[in-house]
Amino acid sequence: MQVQVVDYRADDAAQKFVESLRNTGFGVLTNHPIQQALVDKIYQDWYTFFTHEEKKDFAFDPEKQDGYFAPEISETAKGHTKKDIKEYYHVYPWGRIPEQLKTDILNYYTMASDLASELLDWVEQYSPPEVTKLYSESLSNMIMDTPNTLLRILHYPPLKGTEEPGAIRAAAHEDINLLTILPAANEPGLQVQAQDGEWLDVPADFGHLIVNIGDMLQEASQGYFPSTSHRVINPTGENATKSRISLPLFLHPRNEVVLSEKHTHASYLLERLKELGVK
Ligand SMILES: O=C(O)CCC(=O)C(=O)O
Ligand SMILES: [Fe+2]
Repeated sequence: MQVQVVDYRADDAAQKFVESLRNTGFGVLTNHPIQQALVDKIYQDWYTFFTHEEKKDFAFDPEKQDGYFAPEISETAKGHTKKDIKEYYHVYPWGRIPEQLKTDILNYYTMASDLASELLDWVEQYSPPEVTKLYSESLSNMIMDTPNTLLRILHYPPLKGTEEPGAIRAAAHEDINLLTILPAANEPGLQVQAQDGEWLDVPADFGHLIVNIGDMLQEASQGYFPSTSHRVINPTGENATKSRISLPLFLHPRNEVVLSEKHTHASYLLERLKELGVK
């Protein structure tokens, strides 16, 4: 198992990329259209936001799920008992966003959503016919004009040494949504689990864009595309004193989109959020 690093501009990019998603649940792109300068600016500006008390004015709305999730209430991954060591902010274009951060983050949201739509077309193009026929509509159509796609800005604070034993930055989990895209974070730590159980570092050099399959695409493809377990491990040595910022965009279909015989988007999401303890 090897997560492939694929040049977005290569002639065989779509095929190579989808092959990697199929084999590992992950694919990594270089030379993609998202500007690194914008990503860096977002990392810096949101880091500043997380260091200020103002964040508490944006405490998340349990109904709508937009806003700031403090470390005390942040997720406990499915099947785990310890909370992740992280805080985060959920951006939706219709939701609350600190005024000074609005322009860049919405700009990023649009650019990343557009790229994601193209990547869903790649996935569809290289799905075998018996899998394509399972899709209730084209994959990129499922996210067209959706209000549900979520941009999460994550801050993993420096470790203090007082963390609960066994707690890590992000415990092993699978993503709930269709597809996730995230630029390489400013610090390492992201790992994916291979079929033999081994944990492998996801290639995350400066400028890489990481893409992974979520449970909803696994559900819609009846398992052809695997939603693989991943985690963010704790830094050691000097790196323990550093914050880590990351920026996953979770692509979610419109509420009424049919994923499978059992589930629409809305019914699936509700089930999973209850398991996470945030609903
Ligand atoms: O921070 C990262 O690199 C990954 C975060 C993640 O997997 C998640 O929030 O679902
Ligand atoms: Fe994840």
